[in-house]
Amino acid sequence: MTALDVTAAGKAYGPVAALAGAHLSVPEGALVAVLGPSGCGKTTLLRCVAGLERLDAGEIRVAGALVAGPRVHLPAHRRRVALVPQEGALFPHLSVADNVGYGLDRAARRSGRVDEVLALVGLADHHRRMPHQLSGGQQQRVALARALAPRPPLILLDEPFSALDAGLRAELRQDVRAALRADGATAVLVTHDQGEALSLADHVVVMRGGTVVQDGAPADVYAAPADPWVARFVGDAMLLAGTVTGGRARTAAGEAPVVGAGAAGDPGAVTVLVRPEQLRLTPAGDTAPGGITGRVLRHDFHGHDSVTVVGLDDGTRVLSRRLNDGARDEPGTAVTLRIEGPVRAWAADAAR
Ligand SMILES: Nc1ncnc2c1ncn2[C@@H]1O[C@H](COP(=O)(O)OP(=O)(O)OP(=O)(O)O)[C@@H](O)[C@H]1O
Repeated sequence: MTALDVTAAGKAYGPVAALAGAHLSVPEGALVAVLGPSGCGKTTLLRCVAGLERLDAGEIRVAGALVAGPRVHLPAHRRRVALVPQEGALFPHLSVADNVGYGLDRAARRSGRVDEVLALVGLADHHRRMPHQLSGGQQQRVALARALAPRPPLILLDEPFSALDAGLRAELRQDVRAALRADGATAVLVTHDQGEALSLADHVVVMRGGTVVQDGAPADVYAAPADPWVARFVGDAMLLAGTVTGGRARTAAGEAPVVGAGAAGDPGAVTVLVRPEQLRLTPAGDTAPGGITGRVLRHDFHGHDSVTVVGLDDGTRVLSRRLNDGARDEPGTAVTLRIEGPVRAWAADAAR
């Protein structure tokens, strides 16, 4: 069964179409990330699912039950959907245990469920604390425990890590994922952070302009983006002008086999996607066939990896990413580059 089905959802605020026919399907037990730039309608979608906004068109089903549709608008408290907001979800005058047990009936409170979910989020010893005695990360853990406690068919997470600093965010992400998994929960996470979406979710749903433009496993969305816009939004992307003949793309940075729609297309002008980790650099003078020469413009050290910016003879700038091996590519050094593995391509006039 699906935990959530959103069909052709529409919602306008005056002249602004925040949702313009959005579709979304979330299988039971999945963690789905809704990813998109600011203003694409993510929060509106979440608020419509939660019952905080009324749909203008389309319908929403939670665990098969119609909660929003033509002439149907179930109030939020009758939807069996839990919402974890960005911050400030806890009742300040209630202890951690009372916050978590708030929505539970007496039998459930006595069953040990509060202890169980607090243990799941790593706060087994914090029952008696008050919210102001907790760090921001701990408060978000309690908010998640409270959402999990009544075992709702669906949990919505609205950028739940955005108020935290980077180190804490990374740790909390993985703990939240583990807690959701351990409890068999189904969740939809809204984020504009592509790293967060790719590392956390089973499915990534990419939104643009109030609609869903792609839905798939993180690796598939990254490797086979629906269009150049998605390619750029999900990861670093070089979009190079090229031509395709015989299933191979030729670009200023070298040539490579083409996969996907572009592979079967007529010969002609294309836009080619090359990810920086696909561009291999070797020292200048490498005479193996297919090498393109360039000159190092910059070397950016990122700790676990580094990115070298290379200028080609025709003025094109390309990026090459590799794991750090301690070596530095000094600016001005001549290098040979090659594209490794297949690339995606779109007809140049269709590329955005
Ligand atoms: N209450 C409102 N009144 C008027 N316009 C609104 C309202 N809420 C959202 N909008 C508009 O609807 C569009 C979608 O907004 P929404 O908040 O859903 O986007 P978002 O993808 O969640 O963005 P962000 O990541 O910045 O939160 C935007 O153009 C926004 O300005």
